[in-house]
Amino acid sequence: MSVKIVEVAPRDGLQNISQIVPTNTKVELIERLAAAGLKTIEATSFVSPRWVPQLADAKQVLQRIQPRTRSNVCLPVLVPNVQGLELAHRSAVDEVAVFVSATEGFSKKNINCTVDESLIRVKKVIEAAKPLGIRVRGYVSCIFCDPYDGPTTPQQVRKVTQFLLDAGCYEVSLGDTLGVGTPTDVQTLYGDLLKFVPKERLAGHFHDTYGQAIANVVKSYDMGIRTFDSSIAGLGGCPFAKGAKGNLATEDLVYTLNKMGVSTGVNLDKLVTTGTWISGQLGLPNGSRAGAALASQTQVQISKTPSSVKSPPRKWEPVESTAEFSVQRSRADVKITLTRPGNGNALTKGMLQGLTRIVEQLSKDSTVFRILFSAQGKYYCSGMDLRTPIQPEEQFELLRRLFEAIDQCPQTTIALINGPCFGGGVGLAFVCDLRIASSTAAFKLSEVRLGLCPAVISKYVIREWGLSLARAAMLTAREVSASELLGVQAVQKVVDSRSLDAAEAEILDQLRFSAPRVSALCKELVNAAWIDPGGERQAKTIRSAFDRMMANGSESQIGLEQFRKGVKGVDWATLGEEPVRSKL
Ligand SMILES: CC(C)(COP(=O)([O-])OP(=O)([O-])OC[C@H]1O[C@@H](n2cnc3c(N)ncnc32)[C@H](O)[C@@H]1OP(=O)([O-])[O-])[C@@H](O)C(=O)NCCC(=O)NCCSC(=O)C[C@@](C)(O)CC(=O)[O-]
Repeated sequence: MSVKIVEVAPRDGLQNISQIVPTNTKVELIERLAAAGLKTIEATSFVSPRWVPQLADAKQVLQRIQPRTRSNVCLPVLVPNVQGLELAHRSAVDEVAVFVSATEGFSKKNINCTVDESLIRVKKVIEAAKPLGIRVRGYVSCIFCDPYDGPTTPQQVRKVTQFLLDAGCYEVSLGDTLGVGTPTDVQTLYGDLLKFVPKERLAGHFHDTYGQAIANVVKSYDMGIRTFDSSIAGLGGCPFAKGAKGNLATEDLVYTLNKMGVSTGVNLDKLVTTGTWISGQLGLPNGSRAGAALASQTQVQISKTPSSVKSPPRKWEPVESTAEFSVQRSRADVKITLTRPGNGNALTKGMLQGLTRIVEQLSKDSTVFRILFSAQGKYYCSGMDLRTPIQPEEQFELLRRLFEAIDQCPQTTIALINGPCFGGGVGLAFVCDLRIASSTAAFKLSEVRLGLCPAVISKYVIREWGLSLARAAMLTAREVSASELLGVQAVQKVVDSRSLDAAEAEILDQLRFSAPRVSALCKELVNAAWIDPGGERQAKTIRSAFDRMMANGSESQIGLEQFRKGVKGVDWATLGEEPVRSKL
């Protein structure tokens, strides 16, 4: 007794969430799913990026999948038309999926044509695929109900299913797009279809909106169906039932089939780890009941006394390096270092552009929890490069964009201030969330002496220093010491210059126990309190932060559960990795 599972998360799952997932995360997801034993993984789709921007990197995803995975696993892609098929062929794809709706309303809204027109379009794809040796799988949506037309009849489903099979699809997957069907509906539909279509050529694609997906699988299995589509962590969803559960979760499917004694070839432990990992990457609740329950039994790396536990020495891996700055990464932390010490690390146009690009990229990377800004040499940063002037309008825009990018990024940002800062360099230190300063650090808003004023950076300097100190420092251009700012908590720690590396390791050790997503919420709360104290925006931000922190599957569930077990700290960067037992 065995069942074939078609994993659809990398395509169906990721196209239905609003965020754009980094290509490497998509590739890692596919590799992890393959390592868990899934043999068919719908990898992506060649649809217009205007329709589905989430999957615009289809070619790159396929390119980056390991050759071994490509030869061992079937990686179909979805194509809407012959153009998509050609792109898929150029990426050496050997199976594609085409889709039609059983119903008119959904067909018109979803693909802007009637059912009959969609069948003609799909037939062209199937015919074009044949000489290329590409197998074609068909999807039929709205098998039980259409969001516009209401209930679907078995005859409507039979018509399109038979058409797809006659045209050359080797299998048709029947999709309950709204997730409204029950085992009784399955009985009626399959009861009709199986009179005309061999059971081996049908697959079930159930959504879990009303919690019926597993029941429908079991019913279909009893009626002879042996192929089911599912999505890790239940990723994806029904766009017509906001907030409802989406695809049937692969973990739930495998859990049920295991208990029925039906083999799937899938390792449930690895699947659960992958589900936890991808939910964490996307910042979404884990949509698998079985996955969430099994994950909570897994020991995460916990320390009984977190603050006293040092992580092993950090290894910073190079990511990017220019003549003016470098970027390194160590696990969930990224460090950007200014490398222009000969010029006091003065900010050039290239630096402003480069740093903005990197921070904007990192902002979208949910695997990065902290961003550090450090510098080489005697000075931290001597502000705008005064030797190579930039046109005022361009300078304003470049400065504004960099500072906004740093200010708005969800990660915790830390300035490691090795020495004196001037003008824009002061801004670079104080736009960050936290500051560790060497005792040689000092801060001079020198602009007024040059006939300038600290316009762009004033927003951040005033916020962190307070009005009176900022006004005095701007008007006099006097040097403000690190210890003075320590006094107003605008600097968190001042250390001997030789101890800056140790202080960096210490703060990163401390922050690894701060949950990353709620850290981002903390930043939103502080920002709202600053922008609109007591106002509507602050009230809305508080409400929204509260809801997000309490949402099902949020970090609070893990944190509170561990607390109740008597554990005092979760190392959030290790969640989703292979479990590591604490030595304490
Ligand atoms: C930094 C010290 C104290 C070092 O003083 P020092 O240790 O005596 O060394 P130095 O003065 O010989 O400087 C070493 C090298 O760094 C260069 N250098 C150093 N800083 C810069 C700079 N910003 N732009 C271009 N070059 C700079 C300097 O020109 C020299 O180059 P070299 O002569 O060896 O080829 C001194 O050079 C100095 O006072 N520099 C000016 C610092 C300053 O006033 N910065 C404010 C810039 S305005 C700004 O940032 C505007 C902004 C962003 O706030 C506007 C806004 O917010 O809207």
